[in-house]
Amino acid sequence: MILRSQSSSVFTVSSTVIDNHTFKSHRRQLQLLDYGDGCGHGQFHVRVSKILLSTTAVTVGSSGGSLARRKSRNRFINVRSSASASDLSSSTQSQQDITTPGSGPDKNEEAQRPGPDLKILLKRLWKVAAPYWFSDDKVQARWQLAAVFALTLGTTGISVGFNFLGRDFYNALANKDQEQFTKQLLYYLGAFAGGIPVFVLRDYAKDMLSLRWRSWMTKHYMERYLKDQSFYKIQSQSIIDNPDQRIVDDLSSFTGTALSFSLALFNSTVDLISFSNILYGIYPPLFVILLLYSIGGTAISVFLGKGLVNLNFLQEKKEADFRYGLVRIRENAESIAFYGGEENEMQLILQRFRSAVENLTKLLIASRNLEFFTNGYRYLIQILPAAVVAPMYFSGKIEFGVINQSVSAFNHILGDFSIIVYQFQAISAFSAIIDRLGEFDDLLDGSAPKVLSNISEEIRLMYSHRESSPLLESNGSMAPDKRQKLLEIENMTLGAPNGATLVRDLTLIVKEKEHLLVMGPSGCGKTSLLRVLAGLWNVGKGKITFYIKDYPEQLVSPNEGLTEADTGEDVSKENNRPLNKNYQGIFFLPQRPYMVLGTLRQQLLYPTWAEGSVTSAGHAESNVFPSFLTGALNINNVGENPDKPTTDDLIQVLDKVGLGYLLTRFSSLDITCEWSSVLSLGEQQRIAFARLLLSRPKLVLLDESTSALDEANEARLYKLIAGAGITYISIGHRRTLRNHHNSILHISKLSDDNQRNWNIEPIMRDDLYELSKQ
Ligand SMILES: Nc1ncnc2c1ncn2[C@@H]1O[C@H](COP(=O)(O)OP(=O)(O)OP(=O)(O)O)[C@@H](O)[C@H]1O
Repeated sequence: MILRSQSSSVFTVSSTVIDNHTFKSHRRQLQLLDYGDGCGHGQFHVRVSKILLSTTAVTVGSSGGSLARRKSRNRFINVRSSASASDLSSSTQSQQDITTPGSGPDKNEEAQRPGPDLKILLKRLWKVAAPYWFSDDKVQARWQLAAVFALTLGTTGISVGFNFLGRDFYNALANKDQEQFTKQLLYYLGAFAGGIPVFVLRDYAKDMLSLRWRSWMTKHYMERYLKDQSFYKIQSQSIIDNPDQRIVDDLSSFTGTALSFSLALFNSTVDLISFSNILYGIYPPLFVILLLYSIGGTAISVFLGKGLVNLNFLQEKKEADFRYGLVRIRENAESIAFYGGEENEMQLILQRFRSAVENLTKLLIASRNLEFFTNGYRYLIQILPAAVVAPMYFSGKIEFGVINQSVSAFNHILGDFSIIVYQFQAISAFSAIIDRLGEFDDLLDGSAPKVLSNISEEIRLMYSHRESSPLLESNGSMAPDKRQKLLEIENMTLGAPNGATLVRDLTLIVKEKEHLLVMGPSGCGKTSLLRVLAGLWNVGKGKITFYIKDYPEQLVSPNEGLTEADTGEDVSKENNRPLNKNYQGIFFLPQRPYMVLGTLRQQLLYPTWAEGSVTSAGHAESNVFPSFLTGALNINNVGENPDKPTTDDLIQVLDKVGLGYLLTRFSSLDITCEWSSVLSLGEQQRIAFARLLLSRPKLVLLDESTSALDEANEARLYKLIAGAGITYISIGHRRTLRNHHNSILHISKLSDDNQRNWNIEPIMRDDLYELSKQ
């Protein structure tokens, strides 16, 4: 809030300042105090940080200087908070070693970005802000908002009261009326005691509402970000920069600033009505001059500051890029240390930091230019009310206290009319946030111009019930050719996102226990084949059908199209992966082992079951979280599977994959470590097989999942999954893999002759069928 003193004696409290929030949103609750004598002697700003800077008043200076420093501090805080937020970023970025979105060459970025359009900005503001107020939490939200507005109204009433108190106080002083003076002094003290709690409660209620709003929005954005692999598409196609920063920082700033700004507007309106009466009553022409002055000032400041929105947008991006660079050093510490790449890293990170500093420099220059005007605007007129009203005092028409009252009312009205001039920098920063969130929102809704998939023809991915039980031979064994179909690929031509064809016209069927090995030179498209099977890519044409019967019926929504046999629906159009794939009996093990942030138990349960999620009793009991934050995100129904493995199951599976010693080493399943650092790559690959054995899918697709293991361990793991009745399709280069598979799909580099570039060859080994039967 701003505590504004007009004259050394009259103490009034005015509207919440918008950029105050920017400080708070970074968890450094700074308070902006704005003292001024209101008589043309200049105003002074004193900033006090309640938390970070609790022991010292940081900046005391004239308004012009302090405004510039405020901006600079604001930016500085952004940079510092970037580093502190790295934990959050790291969880979203995981360990993927892929290009940073938006981290490409950013020369002339300013020129490339179209300037903000007010209509689009307002549309985006509504689109981003409105959903919460119509959500399940709307009743609570609207009540809290009403309370905040009521308290704000109270603060304006108190301000008006102070204005009259000030008048009487000065009249008593001028009249040398000691009795009246003492009385007014006591009134003053009483008014302080009664008024201050209202201001404190208003700020508290506002901050609590802002937190609630932010919590809801964070969940809302997270759900859409993690749904339908949007996070993957955004990252792999570099569609927008730094989604993590938008969720963490921008949402926090948005909710706080939107509330502060609405309150400031409301407060200004009420303030304007209250003080206009006072000033108009004293001298009407003064009011008219003030009105014209404010309109002119607003128009000039909009003209001078129009470049600031763009610069603020870029500043957000550049600081997030810088932070992401540091997160990547932490995530890839060992690789960098092995390479001895410190010097290169230093250069790369410094380049990002320089880019942020360069932009900030431009931002500061633009702010400085604007502030030349803003400060001139602010001070030029300070002397006017006293100068205009003084002759009336000299002629005895008004009392001395009225001069003071008119100065106070004048400053209030000036502040109210000049909200755009005074807050232009904060408004431009807010506009940049609206722009960034709106862009993100459009993308998650699929209404962005850069849609996540813009290919006219795509590979159709379908899920179907399995056919009825296969026929048994007379001896009770299954005839190989009568086995259940699990996967069918029909005339599929697979392309990379850049349009290059990788595999042409592939047709194959994988039946139960017919383990398929996919081989081919590096870069021919083996992993891409898995990507398309997982629904991550759909570039190309053709059809893929998974025949899976054993998913829990209750988890299948009629619209989610899993029952193609019944409905003939193609799920790929609406939802590539309607449910967690594990429930469909399909499991993918990626090339890079992935360790989640958490305990050993969580590693093993991932991704089929959740452990220690927000649904856990500890959190649910607490009243601190709004009810919408308790409860799983309900994206993949993780954690709802009733067959959750017990501790004994987990210990057994660790033993099976040869990791029993981890329990001795870490003493418990519930120990938390940076698992990707403390486990070897081979151990991480064995953890992945443990997950597989616990989930027991029908079909698993393995991408070089034993590449870091010795042959004995590789054989042991394949034997285990075959023994568990899991059919597998593996990608790999090693010859020993042939021992564990029935046939090989060879993919070769594509030639120009339009011929298919694959062939399937059976693996002739007498003991192979015996192995899969075990
Ligand atoms: N996101 C992407 N955008 C464009 N092209 C890509 C993308 N990802 C991979 N590619 C390209 O697609 C081709 C096939 O990649 P893929 O990962 O399938 O190869 P691979 O056969 O699995 O190779 P390896 O054996 O080396 O793992 C490569 O030329 C690769 O550069």
